[in-house]
Amino acid sequence: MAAPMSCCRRALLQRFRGQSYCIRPPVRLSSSISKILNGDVEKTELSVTGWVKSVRDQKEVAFLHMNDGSCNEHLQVVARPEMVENVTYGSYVKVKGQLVDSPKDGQTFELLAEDLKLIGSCDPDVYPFKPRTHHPLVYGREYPHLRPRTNIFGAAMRIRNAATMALHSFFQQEGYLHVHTPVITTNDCEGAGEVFRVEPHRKEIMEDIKKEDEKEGDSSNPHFFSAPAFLTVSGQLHLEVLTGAFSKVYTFGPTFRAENSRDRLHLAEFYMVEAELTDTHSLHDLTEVIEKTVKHTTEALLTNCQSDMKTYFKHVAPSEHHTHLKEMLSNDFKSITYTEAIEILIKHNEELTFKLQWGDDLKKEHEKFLVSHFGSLPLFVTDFPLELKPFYARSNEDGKTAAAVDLLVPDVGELFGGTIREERYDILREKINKLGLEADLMWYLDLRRFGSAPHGGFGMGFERYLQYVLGLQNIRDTIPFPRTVRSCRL
Ligand SMILES: NC(=O)C[C@H](N)C(=O)O
Repeated sequence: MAAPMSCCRRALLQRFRGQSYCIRPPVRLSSSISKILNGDVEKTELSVTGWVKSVRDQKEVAFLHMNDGSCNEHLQVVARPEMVENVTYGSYVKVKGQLVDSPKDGQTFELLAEDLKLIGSCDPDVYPFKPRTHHPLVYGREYPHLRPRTNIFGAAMRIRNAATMALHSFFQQEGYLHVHTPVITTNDCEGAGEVFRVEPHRKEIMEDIKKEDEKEGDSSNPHFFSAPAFLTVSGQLHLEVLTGAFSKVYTFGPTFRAENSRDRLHLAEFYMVEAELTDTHSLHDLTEVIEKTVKHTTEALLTNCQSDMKTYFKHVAPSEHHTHLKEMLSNDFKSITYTEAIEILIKHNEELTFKLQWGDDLKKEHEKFLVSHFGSLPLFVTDFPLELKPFYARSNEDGKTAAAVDLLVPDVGELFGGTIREERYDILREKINKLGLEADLMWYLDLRRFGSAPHGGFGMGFERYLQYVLGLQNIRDTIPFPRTVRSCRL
């Protein structure tokens, strides 16, 4: 082993090299609890930091459970009673000690504390969460700044992370190029007018811009971007541009909808996975990818997040949820046309609050009815009336329906929406003309003028997917900071 270098020698060396650099302190990072409990850390002296989940102070010995967010399980620390004197539920501690095999059933290792530092104290009388208590999820939502420390929300966030990785790995494996579509856009892709407007907040910024414009002769434009701009409602149109060069693309980013929906299924800001692919011949090309996406991601969660998923099966989801997911994985998704769906719904009119006829949009109630009618497994509904779908959807040969598909799942309803895009220039142009959008969508028509490739795509609301796999009633429990009508906390 080389002898340690003295300070003078180090300084000399620095001067000699004619440069000054900082000497890094030795690595002081603590071991993560998930690595420790997995057996990935040597059984030696180590230091661990985390939040206290319980303290049990007995006469001779104290037991403390700590968690650092890396996994669902807590690390048991065995300490001398005087070490935990002011340590309470919720406080943040650093423990140095010896990692040993645990004699207790159900836990692999424990830490024999040699030193325990209370770093961040926590007054249990005013801390809104209590140890060993299943707080209702709605209660947790009242404390968005502290909710991440609860076991149940911690599990949701790790599952959300794993689902993100699984989706990326699926599309990468299938040869899709990941692209970032813009958050700010001048399009309202869905044409529903549910957009949030983007303009600078400070008036002075626009005044300065206009002064600059004046030098060039025209200062009449009132918009920062020269045109009204919005937060994106879908990355689809940009993906269509990119699929015209890369064949298979996907994006996974924030999406915004200014809808007045206060129910358990809508967020004003949500994440959407959207994919676009060329060489599509029918809706089957889309449904195949959609089904694989759901199955690949769910399988990954059941394999890689067993303990966190179990928490949801045990405390949150309906009783048969785990069995349902396994059944979903081993069955092909069924598919019916919109027309067949309407026929079924009309037959069961008496059981429905909202009666409907051909041409009407399906409401949540209808989606739920159809899913349970087909065995409570995911169900594709295809070929919706043209009028119900935006301009970009391809018209079917019958002249009445569009090549569009929704995937409905139990309890949540619509999880995916997709269409084969209208690639025929003349038909598309006529639709765009009717909407008076020709000037705005010249570029979109160009995609059909120059090397038009038949293509299609779909989008999946990520939080709805999490709601579905976790068996969660309310979408607000799938995202750290939910934004909904009348609520944008933190
Ligand atoms: N990319 C997609 O097909 C999703 C579709 N634009 C939607 O927002 O429903």
